[in-house]
Amino acid sequence: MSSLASDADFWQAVAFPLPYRVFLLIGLGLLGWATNLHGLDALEVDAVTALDLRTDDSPPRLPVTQHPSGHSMAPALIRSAYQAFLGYAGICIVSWLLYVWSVDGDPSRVDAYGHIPALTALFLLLLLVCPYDVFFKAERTRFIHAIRRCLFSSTQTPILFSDVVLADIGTSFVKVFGDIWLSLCMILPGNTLLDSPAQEGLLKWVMPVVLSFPYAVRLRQCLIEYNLPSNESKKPLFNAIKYATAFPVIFFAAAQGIVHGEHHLFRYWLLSVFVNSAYSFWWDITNDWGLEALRTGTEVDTDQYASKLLPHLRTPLIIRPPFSSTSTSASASEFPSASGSPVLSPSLSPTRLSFENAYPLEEKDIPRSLRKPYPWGLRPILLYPAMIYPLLATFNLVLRMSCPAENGDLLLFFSLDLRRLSDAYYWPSIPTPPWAAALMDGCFLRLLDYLALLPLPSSTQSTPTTFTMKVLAILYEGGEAARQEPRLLGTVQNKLGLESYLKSLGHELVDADTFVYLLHSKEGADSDFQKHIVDAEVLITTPFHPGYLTRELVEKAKNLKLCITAGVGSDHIDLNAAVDHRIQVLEVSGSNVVSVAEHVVMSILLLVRNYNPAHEMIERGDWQVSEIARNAFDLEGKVVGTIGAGRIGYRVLQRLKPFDCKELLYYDYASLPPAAAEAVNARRVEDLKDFVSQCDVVTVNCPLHEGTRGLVNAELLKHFKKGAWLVNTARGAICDKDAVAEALKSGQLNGYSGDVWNVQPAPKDHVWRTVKNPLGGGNGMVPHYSGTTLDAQKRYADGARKILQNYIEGKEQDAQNIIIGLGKYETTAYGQR
Ligand SMILES: NC(=O)c1ccc[n+]([C@@H]2O[C@H](COP(=O)([O-])OP(=O)(O)OC[C@H]3O[C@@H](n4cnc5c(N)ncnc54)[C@H](O)[C@@H]3O)[C@@H](O)[C@H]2O)c1
Repeated sequence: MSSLASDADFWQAVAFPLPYRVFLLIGLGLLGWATNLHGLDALEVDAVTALDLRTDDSPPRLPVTQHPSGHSMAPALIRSAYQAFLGYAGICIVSWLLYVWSVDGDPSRVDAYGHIPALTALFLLLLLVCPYDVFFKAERTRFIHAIRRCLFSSTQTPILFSDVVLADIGTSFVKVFGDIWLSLCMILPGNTLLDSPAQEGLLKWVMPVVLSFPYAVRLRQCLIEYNLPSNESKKPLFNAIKYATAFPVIFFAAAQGIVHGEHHLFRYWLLSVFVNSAYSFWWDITNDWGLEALRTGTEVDTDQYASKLLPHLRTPLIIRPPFSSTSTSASASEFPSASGSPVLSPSLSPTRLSFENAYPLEEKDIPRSLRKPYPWGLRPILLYPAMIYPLLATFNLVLRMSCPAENGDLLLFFSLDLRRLSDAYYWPSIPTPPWAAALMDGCFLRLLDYLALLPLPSSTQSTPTTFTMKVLAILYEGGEAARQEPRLLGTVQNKLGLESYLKSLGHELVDADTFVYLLHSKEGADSDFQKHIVDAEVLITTPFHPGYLTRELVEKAKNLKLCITAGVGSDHIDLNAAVDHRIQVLEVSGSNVVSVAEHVVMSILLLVRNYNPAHEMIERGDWQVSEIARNAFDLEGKVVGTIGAGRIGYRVLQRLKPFDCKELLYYDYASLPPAAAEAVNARRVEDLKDFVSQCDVVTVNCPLHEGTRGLVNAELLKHFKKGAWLVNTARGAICDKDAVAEALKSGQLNGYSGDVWNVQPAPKDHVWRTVKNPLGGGNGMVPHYSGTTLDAQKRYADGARKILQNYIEGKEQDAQNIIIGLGKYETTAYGQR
């Protein structure tokens, strides 16, 4: 029955059959993961960020890197990794003890109790995919996400660093995949746990396919990297060839099982092993280890070294020298590394310099993960004596030549795995002897090498290689309309068109569990907005479905650096709180001003001409012209005035000019340039009461701030001409809700129209929805949409993306978009200060 070679093998198969050996290797992998995270943290390497290990929705056990408290998240993550290992080990050990106790050393009972490891495997698998919040849900979810990304990522999307590492770990565990397949076969009825089942017919090819799978995943990643339009390097192609050379080794080995006796296939296999091993060895030494940069001690030419190893690490934010507001150049001595040894900063790009000049930076303005001169705490130089490296190279050569891709010998597999574990996990946490440390240093360079391999979304100098910030976007649910009309960009469905941009950075806009959130639940303590604002770095909102960022929330948002208003009007942000907390606020100035100006002119006309009651009459089936005409007028000959003569106010005046109004007036603390005022023939009135008392029509076009909140109140309305019309498309809270309703009801106002409300969405019973003048007309209210026509949406979505992009790339922002710079107002539109 058994072809087992020795008694030792036989008793191993009885007491420790293959499924348990697989459990053991997976457990070692988990432990290696935990210890390596631990070691990286001890060395101040920010693995949490580098490997994208954040689980933003997770409980405090595993929060994001940039915790609001400013503390590193690594300890929590490391604890979770150890705990997950202990939990896993506990399950496996209990299962194994039960198995050993049941079998009691009797080979004839082995298969009778084969269901114990089988059920254990099933239980572990169900635990991995369990949707309930038990057993490290956040970590499990992220792991599954990462696997999904590894297997199904788009060919247009740059590969994440973490996915490269995960897939590479897959190639280290290739034998484990094979053993999983064998274990599956062994526990099937008719087979035995004591021996590998015979693989007949097509089944013979399953094993090589399984073994090839991890190589195929890495090969695909390399080809994606190579084919990205932004890639200019041949390196991903050469790396792809390395993985491709593994397939002949695996398949020739499998083919030998089919033929009998001496066969020339053996020679092909040997050749493929040599090619695979030699090529992998060459690759390790020249690329993964970066040994061409090897120098000793003081002879290290850091300039040359940096240009070789850090060519792609040029995210301006990442390589920003620490906390310098004035730096124009950098030398090796200026920026001490985490370890205190000198490192140099790559030369600074002009865009970055101008950004820093525009926004002098202080330490707290820079995300913690980016405050070090090199990303994630990594060092750019070899730290061990040069003589270590030839030894390492020899060691690598021996292992490479003795462990071709398909090698099935368990002992060699273990040594291979040790090498691969050290290779893939970079550092152990325990103090290591010098040779081991040197080995790790080689691996450490490999990490740098990985970083250099990361594809850039575009070929520009300042394109980032990492994007670790959390962006919170509050958009509204667009329903069926948004699904049918992709130009409805301000909706959750169409995501402000940000998706393709963020994908080009390797990130997805999703509702949960990654860097970027899209939300529509925005009110109340339980809202997603309140939950996620605590660690967001960027907040994107629109005025149409505003996320109200109060001072209280600003104080909770410890990581917030930038608020982007996709549109015009940032009053939903507590701007003074933003100043106090050095949060920048930018909007897409001018993006929808024409849209609003057109709406204002339309609203003036429909009120003055008594349009809405006329249309309602027609819908009702009535026809009584006198009912309408008694309150219908011409705009010609009327006095029209705007409160606020900025971009919108001025465009309203321009559009009104051909109507031959009696006079166009404006009230604004900033006077129009004489030529501009003359062009529209507008006269400035400096006193507000005086101004409204002269107007037949008043239109409000100023921002909402402490100087304009409730500006049009009962007192001011008394000074309006009796029967004047009021149009407000600026902000609902500029007009006192009840005072306006009363004025309309009483006839002091003949009409009120606009699209903005003091709370949005407006409650169903909001008085402005239904209030009428004494003649049953005069209401032109609509939902907030004047500035969100499809044309406007395109402009403000493009503008919002540009602001985000500038921020990520460290480029200068368009000055006209900046409402709040670092710690101060950059515009006078939000009140005189
Ligand atoms: N309904 C919509 O869809 C929509 C769309 C865009 C903008 N808006 C609103 O319109 C406002 C104006 O937009 P804009 O692009 O013309 O802005 P803008 O900055 O170009 O102009 C605002 C003008 O208001 C003036 N102003 C400020 N406070 C004032 C006060 N107390 N009294 C008189 N004038 C004052 C400023 O001096 C400035 O000239 C925005 O802040 C926003 O609230 C609404």
